[in-house]
Amino acid sequence: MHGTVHLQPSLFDDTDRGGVRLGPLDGLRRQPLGDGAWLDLLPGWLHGADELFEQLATTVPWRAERREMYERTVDVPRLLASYPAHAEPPHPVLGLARAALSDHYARELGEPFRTLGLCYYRDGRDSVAWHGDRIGRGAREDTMVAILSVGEPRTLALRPRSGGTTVVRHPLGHGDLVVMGGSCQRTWEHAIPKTARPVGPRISVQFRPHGVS
Ligand SMILES: O=C(O)CCC(=O)C(=O)O
Ligand SMILES: [Fe+2]
Repeated sequence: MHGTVHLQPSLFDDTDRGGVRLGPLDGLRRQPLGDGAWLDLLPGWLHGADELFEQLATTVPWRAERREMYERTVDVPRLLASYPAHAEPPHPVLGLARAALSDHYARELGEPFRTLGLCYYRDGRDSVAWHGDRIGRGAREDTMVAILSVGEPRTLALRPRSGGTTVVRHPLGHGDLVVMGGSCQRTWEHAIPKTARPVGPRISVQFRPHGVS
């Protein structure tokens, strides 16, 4: 009898979220990149990633942006959405993910993850060019940016800002988690390169502390 009572909440939780749920974070593995930068990787952290992809694709108010570049206005090659710290995330599991990441990295990061940024790569022509998340504190301080990926895998590429030919590549999709940490935003650059391969759509969710963008 007791057992049945105790099981109820988690059963309800699973039905409520339609089987979209997070696994434990203890499988995270760290890859040192050099220059004080590192990556933490956990393939398949989120279960039910296809369902979350569908829900985000259809319910998030996606923005198509245009930017000035070399005296021309060009389309930003991906769709965007952002949720400041006080905004309700677009799916409850993303609030749980932010809480779990904040808890896991509390000592090392010293502050919680707060904002959510979402990118929607519709096909292989969508991309993000080489950059660091250096508009805010990431340009001066060690910090972390955690990224949860759903939909079809796309390659996250990283290279040192100091130059050379090193490129680190990780295909990310279907519920994979990557955390860029240490000096990664100021000593390394990252990109989602365009690809001529036929690829399905991918959505990434970035979790950042206050003042990092
Ligand atoms: O989609 C990704 O995984 C990376 C996105 C990114 O680097 C950014 O939005 O700053
Ligand atoms: Fe970035």
